[in-house]
Amino acid sequence: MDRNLAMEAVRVTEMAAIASARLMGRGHKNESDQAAVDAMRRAFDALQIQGTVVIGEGERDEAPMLYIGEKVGRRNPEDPEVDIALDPLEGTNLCAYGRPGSISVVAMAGKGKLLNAPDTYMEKIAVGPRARGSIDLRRSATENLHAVAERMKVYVSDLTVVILDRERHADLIKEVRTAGARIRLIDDGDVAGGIATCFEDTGVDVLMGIGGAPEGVITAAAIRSVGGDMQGRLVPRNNDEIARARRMGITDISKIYTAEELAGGEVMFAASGVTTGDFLRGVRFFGSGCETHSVVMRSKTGTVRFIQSRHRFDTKPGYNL
Ligand SMILES: O=P(O)(O)OC[C@H]1O[C@](O)(COP(=O)(O)O)[C@@H](O)[C@@H]1O
Repeated sequence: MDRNLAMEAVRVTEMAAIASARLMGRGHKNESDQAAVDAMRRAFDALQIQGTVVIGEGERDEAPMLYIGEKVGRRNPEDPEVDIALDPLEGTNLCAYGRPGSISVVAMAGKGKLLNAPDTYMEKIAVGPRARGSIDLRRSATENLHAVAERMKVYVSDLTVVILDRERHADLIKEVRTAGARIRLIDDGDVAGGIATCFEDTGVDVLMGIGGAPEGVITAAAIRSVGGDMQGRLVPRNNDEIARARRMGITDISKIYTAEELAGGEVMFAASGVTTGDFLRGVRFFGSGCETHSVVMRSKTGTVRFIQSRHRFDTKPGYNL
């Protein structure tokens, strides 16, 4: 995958972040999400790729734009063919209520390298590069925390675990507390929670718990780009979801996926902050323009670039959404 592509892809997340951040705090999650989708879809037209959305806004009949299977990009014959996992606004409620941690994300990989994850839940465990190789979803949370602590050469009580604040996690939270680790409960946004494990200055070491499966693939793409580690296992809620997973080619529903199986080969990842979070600042508007903060990463080199961009509304009226 061309190295410049990563730098181009960030324009797509910047546009989506600006559009949704405009509507921050209005209390309408669908409105912010739609703004992000529209802006991202438009921005894709300028990207020199022949892209296919693999993880997107839903099935074709549910989502008019950025649906699974939609072809995006400039699509000239010389443009590379890539599969895309995207979420124009990850953490729609966070943006709608002005809470921290909503981001706009795009991941790209070679054809067939991203898992066609159905829209169901996934149990996840993710860690940064220092704990790589120490996690195993077949083990209990306690065993995993001890293995992670040992690999990182710290005490379990030094670890901070990010968990979505959900009723379904009551037992997990109890177990992590008993094991002695610290917990950061988040309202939404386990993609950002998972990525945070890869940046030491966030103070986050482990992501645990059940969140969206499509979000799991996006998280894996990010984590692979920086050399962290992740595992995921589908948790369908009912027979319909099992049937949907089978239709999407998944035969073993209880399989534990490695990060490589979720997002394989050479992977590229870009994200822009919508509201300020652990590793990205949110969009700031100043009348004549705005500033975005983004991260771009590629698995091939492991290079992580933080990009602070100033956008002018007078020269680029398209940004002034
Ligand atoms: O809210 P649920 O059903 O627990 O689902 C958890 C999923 O929802 C999110 O918190 C937010 O998803 P949206 O951006 O689609 O609202 C994800 O980060 C997470 O994977």
